[in-house]
Amino acid sequence: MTNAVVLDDVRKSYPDVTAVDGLSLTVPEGQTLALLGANGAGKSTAIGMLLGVIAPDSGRALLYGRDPAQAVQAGMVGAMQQEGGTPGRVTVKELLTFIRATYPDPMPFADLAAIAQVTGLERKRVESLSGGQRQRVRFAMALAGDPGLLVLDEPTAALDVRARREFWAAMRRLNERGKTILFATHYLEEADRHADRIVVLAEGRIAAEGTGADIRARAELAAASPLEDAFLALTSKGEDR
Ligand SMILES: Nc1ncnc2c1ncn2[C@@H]1O[C@H](COP(=O)(O)OP(=O)(O)OP(=O)(O)O)[C@@H](O)[C@H]1O
Repeated sequence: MTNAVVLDDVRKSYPDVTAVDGLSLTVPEGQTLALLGANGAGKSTAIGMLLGVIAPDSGRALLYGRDPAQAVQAGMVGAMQQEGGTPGRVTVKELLTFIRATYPDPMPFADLAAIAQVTGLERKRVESLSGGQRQRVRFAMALAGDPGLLVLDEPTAALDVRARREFWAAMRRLNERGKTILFATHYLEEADRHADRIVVLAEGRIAAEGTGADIRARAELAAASPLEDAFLALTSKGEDR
């Protein structure tokens, strides 16, 4: 089976901090992987490296066996980064039509609008949308090329309860169509319910990985305990551990 993502001992330091400290991670095609970690744990930096946006100091990232920038350019990867902007004055329809046209085999517009929940917003200018609506447009931008791999940094952060539920239903359908999904979240129950595998980062390294049950066991907690308890135990610093 092909691996959609390989991170091989990647490291990235900034003057004040080592953001990612020797991270190795392989995501096989078709898997849904959740990346958890406290603020500053290195999730966005790891995602930036796997998308080819941040150059690692050492180690390497491969997407489908290729250089990440090449895989992104070929439309194999759709990404939604945390601070991704959206152009303001165009309508949703104009924006998504333009983005679809840049890919060799884009997702049909109606499918895209339905999956990303932007149906009914097509004629609105992007600048007039609410934060959650804009987030759905950003999700549609990530999906436009019908990529095999979706990389989503906190995809549900601004979504209301209904939009969040519909987002996960859409992700399930995409996963059933064989897509590989890697998402970072602070909502632990989302990871527990929707990911095949969870990776917990702490200080740029993997603190635990596996299913929700594996993570609880690693923290020596009962199977019925909240994942949040395991998360806090595994990511607490120094004397707490
Ligand atoms: N461009 C940068 N310059 C300097 N330091 C940075 C830069 N980007 C990230 N860092 C630092 O690297 C560490 C990891 O940051 P990163 O954004 O990867 O964490 P995160 O897990 O995504 O956090 P959050 O949950 O808050 O989004 C933090 O200490 C952060 O301050």
